[in-house]
Amino acid sequence: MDSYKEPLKALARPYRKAVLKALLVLTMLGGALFAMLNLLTGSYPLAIVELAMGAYAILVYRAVRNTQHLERWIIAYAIPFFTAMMFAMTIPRASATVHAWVLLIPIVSHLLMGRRLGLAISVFYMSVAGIIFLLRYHDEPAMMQALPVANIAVISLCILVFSHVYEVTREQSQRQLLKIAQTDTLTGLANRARLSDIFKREQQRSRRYNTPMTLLALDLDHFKEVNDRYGHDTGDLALQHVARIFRECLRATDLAARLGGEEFGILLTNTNGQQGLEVAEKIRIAVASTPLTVNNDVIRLTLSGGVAEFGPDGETLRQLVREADKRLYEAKDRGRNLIIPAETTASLLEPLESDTHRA
Ligand SMILES: Nc1nc2c(ncn2[C@@H]2O[C@H](COP(=O)(O)OP(=O)(O)OP(=O)(O)O)[C@@H](O)[C@H]2O)c(=O)[nH]1
Repeated sequence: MDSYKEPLKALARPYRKAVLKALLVLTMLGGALFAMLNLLTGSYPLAIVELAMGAYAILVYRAVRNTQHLERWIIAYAIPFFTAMMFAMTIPRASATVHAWVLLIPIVSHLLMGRRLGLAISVFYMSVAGIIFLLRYHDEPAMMQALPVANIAVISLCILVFSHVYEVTREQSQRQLLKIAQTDTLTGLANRARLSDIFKREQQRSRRYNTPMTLLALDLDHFKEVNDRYGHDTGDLALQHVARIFRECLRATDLAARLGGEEFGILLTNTNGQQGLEVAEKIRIAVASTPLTVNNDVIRLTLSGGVAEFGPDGETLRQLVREADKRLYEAKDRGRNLIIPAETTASLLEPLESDTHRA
C-alpha cells in the first residue's frame, strides 16, 4: 500500500486554491478592462464574452471559498476561460497580440491541474491556438515570416516544458517529503499519520462496497526486559526484526504501522474478523518461532494482540484502535503470547473452543 495520491492531492489543494483565486480576481479586473476597451472599439461579441467571464469569475470565487470539490471547480473555470481565449483569437477585429495570452495556458494549467491533466489541457489548447493562428494569418506574409513564427513557437514550447518540469519535480519532492513524514524511521513501517490517511480511504471503500476490514493491535511482550538485558540498540534491532516478520506475513494491500514504542497497528482490507484472527495468529506464531540472534545472544520474542472488526466494533480508526487495544490488554492480563479475537469471531469460536487461541 504505497499510494500517496490522496494525501498529495490534499497537500496541493491550498496552493491550487490560492492560484485559482488569483486567476479569478485577475479575470474580474481584466474582464472589466478589456470589455470596456472592446465596447469602445465596437468589438461587441468579445466585450460580451469578457463581461460574462468576469461575472462567472465572481460566481466561482464565491463557490470555491468553502468548497469540498476544488478540483471540479478548477475544471469548470479553466475550460471556459481557455475557450474564451480561443474565441478572442478567432475574432477578425481582435489584435494579433491576443495570441500572447497562449503563453498563460501551460503555466495556469500546470499550477491548477497538476502534471498530467495540466499537460493534456496545455497541449490541446496550444494546438488549437496554433491552428487558429495559421488559419487567420496564412495569407499575410508579414505574419508568416519564419523567424517571428519560430520565435513564438519556441517560446511557447519553452514555457510548456518549464511548467511541466516544475510541476513534475514539485510533485516528486512533495511525495518524498510525505513519505518521510509518514514513515517510522526505525522500522520503515508506516506511522500513525499514514495509518490514519489510508484508513480514511479504506473506510470509504468499505462503506461503498460493503467489504469487511479488520484492525489488529499488536504489542511485544516484556519488551522492557529486552532493553534492560541487552541494551537499547538490541531493542531497536528487535523492533526491526518484528517489522520484517510483519512484511513477510502480510499482503501488499495490508498496512502495518508502528503506533509508538513497541505497539503496532495492522490494517487488513477485505478481511473479516475471522480472517483477521488467522493473520494475527500467523504473525504471533512467526514472531514466537523466529528468535533474533545478536552477538551470539538468542533473543526470544513474543507478542500479544487484539482484533477489531470494522462495523461491529465501530467505523472510525479511533474506535477500532480502542476496541483492539482493550482485547490486547486482555491478552496481556491472560498471560501474553495470545491474540484475543473480535467479539463476532469469539462468539463463533465459543462452541468450538473453550478458550482463545494460544499455540
Ligand atoms: N529499543 C527501543 N525501545 C523502545 C522504543 N520505544 C519504546 N521502547 C521501550 O519499550 C519498553 C516498553 O515497556 P512496557 O510498556 O513496560 O512494556 P513491556 O515491557 O513490553 O511489557 P508488556 O507490554 O506488559 O508485555 C520500554 O522499555 C521502552 O523504553 C524504541 O524505539 N526502541
